[in-house]
Amino acid sequence: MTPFGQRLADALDRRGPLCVGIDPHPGLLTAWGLGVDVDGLTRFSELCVEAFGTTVAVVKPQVAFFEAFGSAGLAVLERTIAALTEAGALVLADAKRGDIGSTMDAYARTWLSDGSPLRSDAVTVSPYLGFGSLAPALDLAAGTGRGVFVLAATSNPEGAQVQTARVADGRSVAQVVVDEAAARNADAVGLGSVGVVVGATLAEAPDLSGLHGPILMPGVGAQGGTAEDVRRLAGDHLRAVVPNVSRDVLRHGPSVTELRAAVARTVEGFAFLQN
Ligand SMILES: O=c1ccn([C@@H]2O[C@H](COP(=O)(O)O)[C@@H](O)[C@H]2O)c(=O)[nH]1
Repeated sequence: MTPFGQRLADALDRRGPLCVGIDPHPGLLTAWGLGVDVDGLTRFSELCVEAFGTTVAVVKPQVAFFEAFGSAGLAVLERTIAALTEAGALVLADAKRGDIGSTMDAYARTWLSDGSPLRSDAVTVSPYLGFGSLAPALDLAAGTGRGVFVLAATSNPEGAQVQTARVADGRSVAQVVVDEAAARNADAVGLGSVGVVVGATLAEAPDLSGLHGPILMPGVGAQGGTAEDVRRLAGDHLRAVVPNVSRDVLRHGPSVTELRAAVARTVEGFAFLQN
């Protein structure tokens, strides 16, 4: 398969620079006139597929909201991933997995192997058991043409306690994560397949100049981040940035027309990323 980084660059060019989240919060299910149950989850997901599948470059199901419904919720997630893929969107499973290497291997197979029912184009991972513990996911992604987004500097205020701490050579923990991801992209042609997560809510981003990979920026809209924040944090790396918006688009549902209009307005607001 063509490497994820190249497929992502192509999708952003064709569909615009946006990742839309599928985050079926109980409050959103209710606001959409749906039950907070598996039927509601199913309908919510179907409407999202219809609204985003053929229009948005990257769709990011938040795995937690599906897991909350147990095995039936995971079955909905499987169908949602397959339908988004069929519609032509890249699927980023926001699972934030991270564990010792031998367990990481199982997480990697779940999200990144060709035969898995939950296979996605990319998955989010947490490096806080040590970046090296992510090797099974990074290796499998490289082998199957898939991608990995590593949490570096997250959008929540609590993240700074860990991520701005300094290591012995003076770099922040977030910077170490970015630099380790960069090393994984060293041989990439064009955009690499190992991305990082940098919150749009931050005052300052780590140095992204050596990354050569995608930068997912969640935190736009409901968490207070703006398009101007994305521009400021992206610096010279506009073409590598993929802003994520979830609730600020989803609040326009359940109308597919309204959801698509919200996407179009949001993409318009990020037009500067394509220049
Ligand atoms: O640093 C991070 C990493 C991931 N997220 C996820 O992105 C979406 C944001 O949702 P909004 O409704 O647009 O706030 C959500 O799934 C988070 O788990 C993040 O916000 N920050």
